[in-house]
Amino acid sequence: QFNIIKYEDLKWDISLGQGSFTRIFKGYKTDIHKGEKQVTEVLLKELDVAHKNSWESFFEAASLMSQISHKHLLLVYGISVHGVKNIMVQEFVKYGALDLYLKRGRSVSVSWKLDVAKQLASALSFLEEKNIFHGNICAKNLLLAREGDPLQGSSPFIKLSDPGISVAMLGEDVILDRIPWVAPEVLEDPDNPTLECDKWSFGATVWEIFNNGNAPLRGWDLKLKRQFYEAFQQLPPSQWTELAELISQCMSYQPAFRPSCRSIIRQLNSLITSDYVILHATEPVTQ
Ligand SMILES: N#Cc1ccc(Nc2nc(N)cc(-n3cnc(CCO)c3)n2)cc1
Repeated sequence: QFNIIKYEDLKWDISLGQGSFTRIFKGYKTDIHKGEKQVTEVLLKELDVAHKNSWESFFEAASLMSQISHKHLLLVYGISVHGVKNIMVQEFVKYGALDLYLKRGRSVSVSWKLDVAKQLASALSFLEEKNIFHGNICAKNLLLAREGDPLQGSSPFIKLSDPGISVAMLGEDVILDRIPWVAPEVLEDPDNPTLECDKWSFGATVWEIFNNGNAPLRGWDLKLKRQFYEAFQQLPPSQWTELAELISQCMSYQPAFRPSCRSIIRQLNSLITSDYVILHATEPVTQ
């Protein structure tokens, strides 16, 4: 279900940090195209050797992304296995993870943030149509392909990354640490996630985008995080009531109460046209 890339055709460049249980590098892959050598810039995602027995789940995530194609879904070129090394070869997305981009203090406008939220909602709607569960929607897994420039009025462009190893494979502590992105019902039954779980994560991700990439419940330990769900708590609401309303609808503890993707997109569209956007063209960056 995806192509195997020869290890010899890959070249590693600088390390770019790590995801969960993976290390990422900038790299290059060489193809022979019509007798011509063609070098493509790629992102090499290596599964930690300690988790090599999760390789099926790691590649399962890759194959999910390569079976369907959508403008806001990351392109996965294929996989490569070399000894104990399991490598996913992805398109290199120019500006990297959105959470880091926002934390770097780029002051972006409210309409920039809404545009990104809408693109994520359309990716989610596409996955819903295909009845595909993602399972790891968060700002860290949104990759920025185009910055967008307010002066030229060009808008940002994001791509949703692969979900990585499924939480069910990773055990309770990892699930707890993913509070508040992981839906509460996943804690009860991690083996049967539903599409509604992705809507909860969408709510938490929109909260991140409007909080300049700062993680919600940052620094909370696993005990406190578990209590957050046990007490049916909600994230601190935005002072923009309509936005806070959308986020809390998505983060309903009752999965059935979460809005459909169509409703999410409709609500985002009405937020985009509201006068709040004009009044708050560029929020002062509050770190
Ligand atoms: N400075 C810088 C810089 C860093 C990275 C990229 N590009 C890129 N392309 C991808 N396909 C995936 C990622 N990526 C980033 N963090 C994760 C882990 C969480 O998913 C994945 N980054 C571009 C610029």
